[in-house]
Amino acid sequence: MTKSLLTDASRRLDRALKYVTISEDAAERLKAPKASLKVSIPVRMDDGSLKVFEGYRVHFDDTRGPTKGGIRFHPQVTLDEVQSLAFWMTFKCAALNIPFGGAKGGVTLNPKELSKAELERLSRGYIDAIANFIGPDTDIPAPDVYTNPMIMGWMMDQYSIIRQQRSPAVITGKPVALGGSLGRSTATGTGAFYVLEAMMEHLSNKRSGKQPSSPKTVAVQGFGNAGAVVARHLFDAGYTIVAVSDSRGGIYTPNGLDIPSIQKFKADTRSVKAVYCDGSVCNLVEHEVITNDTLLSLDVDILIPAALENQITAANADAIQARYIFEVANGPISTDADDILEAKGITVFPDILVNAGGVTVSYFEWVQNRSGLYWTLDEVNQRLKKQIVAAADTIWHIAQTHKTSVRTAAYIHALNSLGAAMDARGTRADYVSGNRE
Ligand SMILES: NC(=O)C1=CN([C@@H]2O[C@H](COP(=O)(O)OP(=O)(O)OC[C@H]3O[C@@H](n4cnc5c(N)ncnc54)[C@H](OP(=O)(O)O)[C@@H]3O)[C@@H](O)[C@H]2O)C=CC1
Ligand SMILES: O=C(O)CCC(=O)C(=O)O
Repeated sequence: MTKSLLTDASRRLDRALKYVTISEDAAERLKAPKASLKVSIPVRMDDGSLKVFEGYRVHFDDTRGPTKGGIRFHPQVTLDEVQSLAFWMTFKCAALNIPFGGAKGGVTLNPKELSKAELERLSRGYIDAIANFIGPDTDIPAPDVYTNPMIMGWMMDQYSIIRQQRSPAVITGKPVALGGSLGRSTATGTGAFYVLEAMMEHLSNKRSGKQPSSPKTVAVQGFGNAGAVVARHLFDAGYTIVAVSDSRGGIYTPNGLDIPSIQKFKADTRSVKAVYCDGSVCNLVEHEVITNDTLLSLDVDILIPAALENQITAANADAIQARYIFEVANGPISTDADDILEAKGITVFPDILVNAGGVTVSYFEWVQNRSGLYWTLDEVNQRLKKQIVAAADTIWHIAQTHKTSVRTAAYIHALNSLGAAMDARGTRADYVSGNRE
């Protein structure tokens, strides 16, 4: 039987609980989602037929504020996956000191098989189904895998129609023309780059003169909103990106790929695998076509999984050769694999810190929508850098003080904040529904 993703995710919590003094009641409440909604979404297809899609929205915990988290459109979406993603959002917002709880949503489908009109009907139908479960003060969705600003725009519009009131703050990651924040579309990759640079500085301060110089070679799995942007930042900063991939496989060259050309090629052809490339249009250097499995096990300094969960498990962890892994995807490494990687001396920088740039700028978007004052791109990026580097520094110091993995340190940091909020509100353990005096 395959292990539940949420059960595995909770093991990270158990490890961190040993280092914090939060009440048993508070810890118990963090083991299961507060509410899970499952909906059916009927959609009229272009050929006149009706298809019913399954969707979910999960609120994991709202102690620290309204719940927050993206919406995923993907064929592998399940309730267990959405609950795990909502669990991670709870700890991510706490680790970044963002005044939100954790949520996530998803619809089980392959959006690449729908026309634009079908996708719009599906997106509006999903909002019809979850409208009473979301709101600017209760639960605020955003984009995730295979959703984008256009879809967020349709969703915001549908919610505003239902409420008969313009409601930009109900959803973030909107097009800028509809109140979206400058910098949100690149925030996840940009935030990951800020964390990586901060951690490289900590590592180099720790290194003695005899140890190898700064890491330079990088492999990136997933070339979407998150992966392509972090690859581009690293390329611009002088790192050698030896491999990238998408759902159809990857490309590799020890000399380093030209990331701007690949971004262009990917936009034109939807693939990073350039089978044909006219030199005047696209300057790809000679490369080898590789599988995603091969990419993960390349001998590189830095590996960046930026696609889906469970890419590195007990089945392939032994084959991983990277020195450092930065989790831009949510949940790309299982807990068993964590232990194998640690024993091999590989340092993992966890998702709830590394990919938190997205939700940080989503928070900024919500603040801008509510205040009606809009910030420049520079202001957004400066605030993002300040907030995410502060979290990275704190987490690094916790890891050094307690001699834990960076992941456990991130959970300790988040738990301190969650525990304080829960204790301040009261755990409500003695209140049982229907049992009022
Ligand atoms: N968007 C955001 O703001 C945030 C995203 N994240 C996380 O980052 C990860 C990526 O999300 P995002 O970039 O937004 O999503 P996108 O939809 O923009 O891109 C996903 C990328 O992953 C690739 N991919 C899909 N399946 C596989 C696979 N089996 N093997 C290799 N590559 C695959 C896709 O390939 P193809 O292009 O061929 O379809 C695409 O390049 C997710 O884990 C997400 O939860 C985390 C925080 C915020
Ligand atoms: O931007 C947001 O609100 C959420 C982003 C997200 O889904 C994530 O961080 O995994």
